[in-house]
Amino acid sequence: MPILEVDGLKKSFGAVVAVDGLTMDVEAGSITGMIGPNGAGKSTAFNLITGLIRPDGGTVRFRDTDITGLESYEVAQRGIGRTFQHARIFDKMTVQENLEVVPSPAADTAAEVDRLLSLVELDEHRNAFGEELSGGQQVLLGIARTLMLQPDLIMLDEPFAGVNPGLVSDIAKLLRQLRDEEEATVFLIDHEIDEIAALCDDVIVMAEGKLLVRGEPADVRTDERVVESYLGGAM
Ligand SMILES: Nc1ncnc2c1ncn2[C@@H]1O[C@H](COP(=O)(O)OP(=O)(O)OP(=O)(O)O)[C@@H](O)[C@H]1O
Repeated sequence: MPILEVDGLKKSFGAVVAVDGLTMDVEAGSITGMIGPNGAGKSTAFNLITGLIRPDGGTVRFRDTDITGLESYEVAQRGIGRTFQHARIFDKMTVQENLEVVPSPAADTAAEVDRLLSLVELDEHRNAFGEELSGGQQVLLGIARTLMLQPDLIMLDEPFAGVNPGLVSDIAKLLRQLRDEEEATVFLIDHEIDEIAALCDDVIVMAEGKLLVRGEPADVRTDERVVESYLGGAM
């Protein structure tokens, strides 16, 4: 059953058509990856789904409810959390404070902070300032901040970008835990087809603002149209 359904989504910036009739869905309980060449419209699609920008056309449905054009805080309240390409954390606050300032619906906020610090394995760093963390640890903190909102769908924009290989596997492990133990659905943008193939149940390939190919990683990797995009060196 899809948790997220996008139909005919469109967005132009002046003469640039960034998203050009995107139709796709994300299966509940999956880890779904979105890949595509630079400028394919991936981040714009994320921004449209999460209410950062308004579409020119098309619809977004979340858990069978139309959420097209809602403000981003309303989208978050409905249960969609997201992270950004550059982790949005407070440099001058401690790791713990970074979580405490998120308006969480959890009944016991302090307990939820402890639980999430342990989940992302940052409990030892709880008193460190945001700016003292490595890039990968900042990504984990950004994910934990999003999890404070208790989303059913978590959308991550390039969570592995600039992260060292050790932490890449920690982040991948965390995303699997969210799917397997917290019944969350994970939808992420990535550039690395190998990374995405190892992690995802479903892969959506975007090109020129549209869905090019969608399927299981093994099928997508060998799809001629995808191979062509890669040989083009664009991804
Ligand atoms: N705010 C904006 N103003 C003008 N043009 C924009 C804006 N945002 C995106 N674009 C353009 O829309 C197109 C799609 O960009 P987008 O960032 O969504 O692609 P992407 O697939 O996420 O690329 P990347 O992998 O490089 O992040 C690009 O041509 C980009 O320059």
